[in-house]
Amino acid sequence: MAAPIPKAELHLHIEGTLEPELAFALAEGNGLTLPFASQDDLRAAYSFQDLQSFLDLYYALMTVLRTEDDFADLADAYLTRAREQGVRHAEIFFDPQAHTARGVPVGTVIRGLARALDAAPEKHGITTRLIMCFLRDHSAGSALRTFEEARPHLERITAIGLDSAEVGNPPAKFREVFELAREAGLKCVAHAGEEGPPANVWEALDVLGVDRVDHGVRSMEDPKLVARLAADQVPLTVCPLSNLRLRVVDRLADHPLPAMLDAGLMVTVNSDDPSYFGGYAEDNFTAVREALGLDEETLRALARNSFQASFLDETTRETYLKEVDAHVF
Ligand code: HPA
Ligand SMILES: [Zn+2]
Repeated sequence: MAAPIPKAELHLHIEGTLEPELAFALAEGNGLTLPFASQDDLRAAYSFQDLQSFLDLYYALMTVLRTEDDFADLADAYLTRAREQGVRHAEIFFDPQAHTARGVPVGTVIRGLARALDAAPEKHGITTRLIMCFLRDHSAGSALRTFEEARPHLERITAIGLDSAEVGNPPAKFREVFELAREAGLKCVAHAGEEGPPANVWEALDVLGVDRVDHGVRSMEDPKLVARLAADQVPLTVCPLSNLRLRVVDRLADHPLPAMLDAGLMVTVNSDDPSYFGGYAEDNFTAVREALGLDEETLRALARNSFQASFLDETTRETYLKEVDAHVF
């Protein structure tokens, strides 16, 4: 098999990389019992109706993450798989409130993740950034308190994000914490237009001032929004296998990715929660190539976009872009 094309992963929830094998090992190490008899039993629960049915399992399973070592092990396991899939740079989301709500301090989470990420250039040949996400189905006050708890660790954080249940929790609810983050010199991203309407994408752009939109696929329902996203070349971190598993699309062949590319949008392809959605970065590239008939130059353009849309410094970005251009399929 040819080597996978070099790429950046820009939409990846580290808690969504928790594979059943590691979940059971961490449960045992922490003296916890999972409500599943076996790894196969757990995998059988990976059949989702929508975003919420996935989130219920996602939050339940991540309770096995307790110690700094657990977070380091989780990130190291992801980086090992990512490298096999051609990932050269990963901008990694984590959900601090999902851990602090269980009594795990934010410092434990960040120190554990940072330990694995610091070793990644040498150990895995991958550069990384960390993106701290707020849970939009929690209050704006909770996001503000979490931001203040994380303040001593902000040198480890590149950006803030917004995730969890989109419908009923529009971006504007979080205006204040996004203002604080920008004042602190952080970049801003937000999930919008996954299950929620195009109005959420407008709000993410105009109220939160995001640098990228995560998902954004429902933007295609609003021609004015498409024109805006194209004119400003706002990056969209699209996650095809996630969209399939969470029933944002019925079949991969119906995915709007080709229409998004035709509209001149700055689209990237990512894996979201690969343990749950059936594929890591290259698996998503392969799935769209097969289902949508994308040719090699389109795949190369998607790989180029992933570095263009990243928060990398210019020198490193150029180095990676040369690797993409030199790739032989
Ligand atoms: O796909 C997602 N959407 C919203 N929140 C999430 N948290 C993890 N994955 C997701
Ligand atoms: Zn996501």
